[in-house]
Amino acid sequence: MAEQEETNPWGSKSWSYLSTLRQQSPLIQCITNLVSMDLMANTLLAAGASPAMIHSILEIPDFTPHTQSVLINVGTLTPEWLPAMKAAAGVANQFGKPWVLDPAAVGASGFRLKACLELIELKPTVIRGNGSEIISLSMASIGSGKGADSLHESSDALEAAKSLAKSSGAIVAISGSVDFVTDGQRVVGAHNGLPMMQKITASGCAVTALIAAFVAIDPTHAFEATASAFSVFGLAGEIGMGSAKGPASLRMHLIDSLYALDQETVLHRVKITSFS
Ligand SMILES: Nc1ncnc2c1ncn2[C@@H]1O[C@H](COP(=O)(O)OP(=O)(O)O)[C@@H](O)[C@H]1O
Ligand SMILES: Cc1ncsc1CCOP(=O)(O)O
Ligand SMILES: [Mg+2]
Repeated sequence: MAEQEETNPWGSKSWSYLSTLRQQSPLIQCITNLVSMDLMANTLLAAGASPAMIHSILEIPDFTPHTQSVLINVGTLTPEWLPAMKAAAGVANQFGKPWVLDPAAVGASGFRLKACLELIELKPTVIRGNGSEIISLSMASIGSGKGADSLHESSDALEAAKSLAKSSGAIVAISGSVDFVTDGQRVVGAHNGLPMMQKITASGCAVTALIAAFVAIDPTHAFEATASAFSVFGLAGEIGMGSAKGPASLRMHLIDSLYALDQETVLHRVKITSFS
């Protein structure tokens, strides 16, 4: 697959998403796993969004209509949570709000796979997983990952992602050394980030939430919003690593760097290329 370098229109696009996010501070409802809640909420706050970890089915009719987007992550799924996830996706659809699915550890069990396939029937705007998760979803089969971690490179999942995008109508995003985004036809890769980010639990969950926030800014351009969110998060990691000693301090410095990202840095250091 040939890679085409672009002179960086993505830098200004990414800055536009981030600066608008800071101005508008959209409300993002997160129905997410128990591991990720803290990092996810702090990532969204540092980026400028307003997170709310509200997941009771009793609250969805009142609350979800007031959100700008919804994030659904199945990382610690139980049968009790699934109806709330489906209800929130349904309300988001009813009110014309985007919603984003993170199929965390989808290959772990038939229960989780079936739940994710049912959620995909409810038309997520974006699906973001690691390589193994996207392969599991696309093949509708379990066993391809290692719990929440990937056994695949993101590039291994590219054809699976295209196929999933075509069958679901969602933008499909694969995280990894290169973060790929596809609508089934177009493919771009975001190159920012560093391997140490895999050593922070819920970093994948956090970037999916950032995608939900960027998509809230411009729901009609979910492809561009997704690629931009990947790059901005990766760039915050790169800058944070300059002050970090390991995963724990990287977690802290990544959040600080996301909060402090300025226009010049985003314009010059975002690296997104087209693959065709
Ligand atoms: N090898 C790598 N090089 C650079 N960045 C990476 C690498 N692996 C993962 N990342 C980044 O780490 C974050 C989490 O991705 P990943 O570990 O693939 O998700 P998950 O936690 O869902 O498995 C993403 O922002 C991704 O870009
Ligand atoms: C460790 C773990 N177990 C179930 S969900 C979860 C968090 C995984 O988060 P991420 O996939 O973003 O690292
Ligand atoms: Mg991870």
